[in-house]
Amino acid sequence: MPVQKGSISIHTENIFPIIKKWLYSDKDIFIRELISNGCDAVSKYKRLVSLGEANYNGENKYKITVSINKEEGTLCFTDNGIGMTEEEIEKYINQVAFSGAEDFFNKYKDKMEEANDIIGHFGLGFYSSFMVSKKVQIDTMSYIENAEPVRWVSEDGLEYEISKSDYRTERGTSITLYLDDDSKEFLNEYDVRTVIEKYCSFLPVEIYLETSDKKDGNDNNEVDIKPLNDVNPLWLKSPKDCTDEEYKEFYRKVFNSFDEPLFWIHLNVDYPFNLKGILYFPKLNNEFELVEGKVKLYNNQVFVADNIKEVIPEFLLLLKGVIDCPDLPLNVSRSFLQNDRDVSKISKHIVKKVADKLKSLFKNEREEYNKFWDDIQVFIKFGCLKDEGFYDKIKDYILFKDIDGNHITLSDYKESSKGKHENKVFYISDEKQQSQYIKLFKDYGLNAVVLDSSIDNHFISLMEYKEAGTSFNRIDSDISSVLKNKEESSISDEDKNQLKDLFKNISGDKIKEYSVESLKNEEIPAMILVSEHTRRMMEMQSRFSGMDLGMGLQEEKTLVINEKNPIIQKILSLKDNKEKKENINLICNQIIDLALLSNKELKPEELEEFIQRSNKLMGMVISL
Ligand SMILES: Nc1ncnc2c1ncn2[C@@H]1O[C@H](COP(=O)(O)OP(=O)(O)OP(=O)(O)O)[C@@H](O)[C@H]1O
Repeated sequence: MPVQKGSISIHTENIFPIIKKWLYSDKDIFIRELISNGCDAVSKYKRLVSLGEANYNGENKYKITVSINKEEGTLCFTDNGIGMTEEEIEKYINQVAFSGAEDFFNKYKDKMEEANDIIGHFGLGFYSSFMVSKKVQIDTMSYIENAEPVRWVSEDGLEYEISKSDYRTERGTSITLYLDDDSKEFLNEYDVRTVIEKYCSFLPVEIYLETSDKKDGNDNNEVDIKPLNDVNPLWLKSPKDCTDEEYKEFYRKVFNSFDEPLFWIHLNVDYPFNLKGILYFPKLNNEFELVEGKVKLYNNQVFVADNIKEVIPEFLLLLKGVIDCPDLPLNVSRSFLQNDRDVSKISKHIVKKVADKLKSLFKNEREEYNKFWDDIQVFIKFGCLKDEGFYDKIKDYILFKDIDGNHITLSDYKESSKGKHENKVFYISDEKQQSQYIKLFKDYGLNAVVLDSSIDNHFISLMEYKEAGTSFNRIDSDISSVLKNKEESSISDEDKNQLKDLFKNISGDKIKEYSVESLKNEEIPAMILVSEHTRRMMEMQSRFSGMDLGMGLQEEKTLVINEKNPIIQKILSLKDNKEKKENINLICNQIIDLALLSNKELKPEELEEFIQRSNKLMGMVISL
C-alpha cells in the first residue's frame, strides 16, 4: 500500500463546543476576555500614535465602557481603540485561533522595544462571549482614515453576517452580547462590577460601568463617575519611587486588611523573564492565622488566579501579595505550568528575593528584624521545612529568643556556650512549665533558646539533620554533664548511695535513675530530668495517637537530689531513725511528687495521692 500524507482537518462545528466547554472553566471570564481585548485595542492604537502611524488629536480619553441594558437583555463592551476593518474582521474574528494580537506583534516587533502590554495570544478569547450569549454583535470602525464602520453578527459562533454598521461613527469597537436566558445574572450591576473588580482592577485602560436605568437618570454625568480600576498599580512603579504609605495603602485596598504589613518585598525583574509584584509579610495575631495568605497572580495587569502553587512556592502562599508575570499565558492551565521551565525559574527567583530581603533586614535593620521575628518565624520555619534550598539561603538569619529575651543566631549561641557545652543547644518548650529549669540555667550562667511553637518539633529535626553534629536538648533533659561548675560535694559516696536507695525504695518504677548533686540553689530539694531520646519517641507515639508503636515506651526520668537542701540534709541525718521512718517516707514521697509536678503535670491518681499527703502533712505541722 503506498504511503499517504495529509493534514487532519478540523471543523469549527466540532471544535467550537469543546472550546466553549473546556477552555475556560469559569463562565464569568468572558468579561475578562472582552475587556482585555478592548484594552489591547487601546494599547495598539497608542502604540501606533507613538510610532507616528496614527494621529491622536486630544479627542476623548482612552477608555472601555461596559453597559448593561436590562430592557434589551444586552451587555455591551465599548472601547475607543484601534478598531477593525472588514478585512480584519474576516481575518481575526472569522478564523478561530487566529490572533490579531500575535499578528500585530509580528508586524511591529522590529519597531517596538517590547510588546508586553498586549494581552491576547491565542485568538480564542473573543469566542468565550458565546458561553453566555445567544447572539453576539460587533460594531467597529478602524482607525484608518475614511474607514467604513462594519457590523458582524453571529447567533451561534459558527455562521456570521457582515454588513455596514450604523452604530459606530468614531474609531473603536462595541461588542454587544444578547445574553442567554440562563446567563441573565450578567444584567445585574453588582455581579458585573464584582467580576470586573476581580479580574480587571489593575488594567491599564480606564473601565467604566453604566446601566440602562442609570443612563436615563442624572447619574450619567461622567465627570463624577470614577473608573473601576487603578490604571497604574503600585507594582509597576519603580521601587525607589514608592513611599511606605503607598505600600500600606495598596495593601489595605487590595486585601481589605486593616492591619499593617510588617514589611514587603517589591519584585522588579526584567531579565531573564519579566516579573513584577509586591509580597507583604502580614502581621499575625496567632500562628494559625497564616493560613489565610493570598498571592494574586496577574498577567499584564489582568488577574489570572489566586495562589497558583506552580508559580509561587507553597510556603510563600502564606504571604499576601501580587505577582504580575506577562510571560505566563492568561488562561493558565496547571498541567501546562507544571511542565514549564520558566515557571520553575520564576518560582526560584521569588524564593531568592525573599531570602535576600531577610538577609538585608538582618544586616541593616537588625533591631526591626528582631521585632518582626516572632511574627515571621513560623512562616520562615515552614519555608525551611518545605524547601531546603530556602533553609540554606537564610540559615544564618534564623533567630532564637534566648533565656534573657534576646534574639540570637545559632552561631551566637554556640559561641557563648564554648567551654560550657559544645554542639548542644538547650531549648525551652514551655516557659512557664520549665521555669524551675530556666532558673537553674541562670544560676549556672547557661543559656537556652525558646522553641515553643507547634512547628518547632519538626524544625528541630531539620536543624539536627542540616547542622550535623549539633543536637537539641530540652532544658529538662539530662543536663548533669553541663552543670560542670558543680559545688564540691560535702557528703560521702556511701551517704549518697543511701540517699538514692531511700528514694528508690519509695518511688518504685516511676523514676529510672537517681543522682545526688550539689546544686547552687539550696531551695530545691530535688528535680526531674527526662531523657531527650525517650521523650521524643513518646511524643512521636502520641502524634500517631492511639497507635502503639510496639516499643513499650516510657519516659526515662532521673531524680536529681540536691544535697545542699536543708530538708535533704535532715533526711540524711534521720535515715537510720526507725521511729521517724514513716514521716521520712511521707516527706520523700512529697519531694518526688513536687519534682514531678514542676516538670509536668501529675497523672490524676498521682495528683489525688499528692493532695491527700499534703493534707496529712499540714495536719502534722499544725499539731506540732
Ligand atoms: N475590541 C477589539 N478591538 C479591536 N480588535 C479586536 C477587538 N476584539 C478582538 N479583536 C481582534 O480579534 C482578535 C481575536 O481576538 P481573541 O480575543 O479571540 O484573541 P486574542 O485576544 O488575540 O487572544 P486570546 O485568546 O489570548 O484572548 C484579536 O487579536 C484582535 O485582533
